Amino acid sequence: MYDKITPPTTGAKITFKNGEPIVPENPIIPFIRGDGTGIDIWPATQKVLDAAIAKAYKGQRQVSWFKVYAGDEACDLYGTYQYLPQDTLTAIQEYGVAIKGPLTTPVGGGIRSLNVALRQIFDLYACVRPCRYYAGTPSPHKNPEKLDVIVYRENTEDIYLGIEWRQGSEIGDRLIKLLNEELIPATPEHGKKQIPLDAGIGIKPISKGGSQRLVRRAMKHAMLLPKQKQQVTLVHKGNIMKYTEGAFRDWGYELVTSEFRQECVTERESWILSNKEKNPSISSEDNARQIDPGYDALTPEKKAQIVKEVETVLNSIWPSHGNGQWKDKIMVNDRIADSIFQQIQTRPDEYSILATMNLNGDYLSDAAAAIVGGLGMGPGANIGDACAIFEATHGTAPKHAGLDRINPGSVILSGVMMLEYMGWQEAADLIKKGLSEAIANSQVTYDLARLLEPPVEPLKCSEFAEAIIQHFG
Ligand SMILES: NC(=O)C1=CN([C@@H]2O[C@H](COP(=O)(O)OP(=O)(O)OC[C@H]3O[C@@H](n4cnc5c(N)ncnc54)[C@H](OP(=O)(O)O)[C@@H]3O)[C@@H](O)[C@H]2O)C=CC1
Ligand SMILES: O=C(O)CCC(=O)C(=O)O
Ligand SMILES: [Mg+2]
Repeated sequence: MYDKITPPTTGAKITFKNGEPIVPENPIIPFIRGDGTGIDIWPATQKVLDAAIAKAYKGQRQVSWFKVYAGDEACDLYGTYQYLPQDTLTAIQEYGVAIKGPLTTPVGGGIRSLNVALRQIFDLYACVRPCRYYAGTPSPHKNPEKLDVIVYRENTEDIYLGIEWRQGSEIGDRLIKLLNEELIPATPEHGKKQIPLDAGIGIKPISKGGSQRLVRRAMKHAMLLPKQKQQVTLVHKGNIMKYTEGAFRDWGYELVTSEFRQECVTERESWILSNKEKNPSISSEDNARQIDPGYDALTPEKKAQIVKEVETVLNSIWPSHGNGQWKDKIMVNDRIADSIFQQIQTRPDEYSILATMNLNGDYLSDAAAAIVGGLGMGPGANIGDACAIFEATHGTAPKHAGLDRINPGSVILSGVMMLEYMGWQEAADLIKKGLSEAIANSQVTYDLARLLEPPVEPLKCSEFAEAIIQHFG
């Protein structure tokens, strides 16, 4: 079955039922060490995970780690250009849950991202990246503790599908000619637009199915959060990219108001309902005027549309959502992508789950991690219905590779997410406690040490792992 690797002789497979993992007491879990700083981070992470599991379950539970290869390490073992060997794919398919360090992707030419390939091969459609603050972490922000968001990023499509043509390539030129001469002129709304003949071309597919399954998962997650955090924000640049990003928003609202009708209220619905609650005799037109600030300048058709929206909301959900009942529902709103970047800084406590397309979520998760202390504190998970791969938000940080100085916090916290996903909450809690106390005691790696005032002597990557374990108590 395998060419160059051998699974552990003890342990059992994690299986899946209805999208949920069924975890034996001794699961076999494949891991990819990763390129660059993976060499430092993975051993530190494995040590912390094993120590927490041993302390929490006293031998009743343990992980049998299965080393599999990707990136540079895979080429060393399997040969030139063997970046993602079949052995690795077979192992992840077989064992269902895996964890990985970062993998290098060259800019411009060269191989396409192995990280993205793994998400696509295993249909890991939700990239879940929580950004929360651990007390004592230095931050460029005055109130980093106010940010507690989870970026829920669509993980399989958008421009990450990687369908693009190089400038000057034969097919790229043919595509531009076809667009310029046939398809654009046949689309009246595009007028006389033309694509420059010296352009590279990329395709950005956003599907209804892909968008809705992501939003569905985000909604199910929101239902598990404390009441005050039950909110899902659809992030998009739909004012500019109407049929991709705008459609993501529309499909999101369509999904939540059909599949989660009793559990949710949209922001606009909440305005309509509360206008009626404040003034029971308000006319539909005045209600429409209050929810749309530019109402009086709109065309008669647009005004009629908003009045109809008001009446539809009141006729359909007033009994289940009116008289303040909507305040107990999951709030679903949407924000334009550029605006959410400033909102998470200026009004961080107004947000909870941020449901995004692939590219926006990539940007936003780094930005949110920066607020709570940087990329060393940004964990993540790639989740599908029959597989999950846990990995940090950051990359290989090559300039720090092999120096035993990088912050392993994000991969350790990705391990915490994995333990929680497996239902091993006691071990997860021990690690969160250990990490919180290490940071609170200013026992931190270089990235956080340099931001502390006064600065402290940094711990090595391996020492930080030890400090976490010591603080298990
Ligand atoms: N999922 C994955 O495997 C990902 C892979 N990549 C790939 O990684 C490679 C390098 O990408 P790059 O753009 O440099 O981004 P990186 O995220 O690797 O690093 C950028 C900078 O972020 C800081 N940083 C990153 N990780 C940590 C950490 N664990 N602890 C503390 N600080 C950290 C460092 O800043 P400073 O030096 O200022 O301290 C580092 O130089 C690329 O090939 C890219 O494609 C990128 C993202 C995700
Ligand atoms: O795959 C890569 O190299 C980068 C991916 C990335 O930045 C991310 O998933 O956050
Ligand atoms: Mg990224």
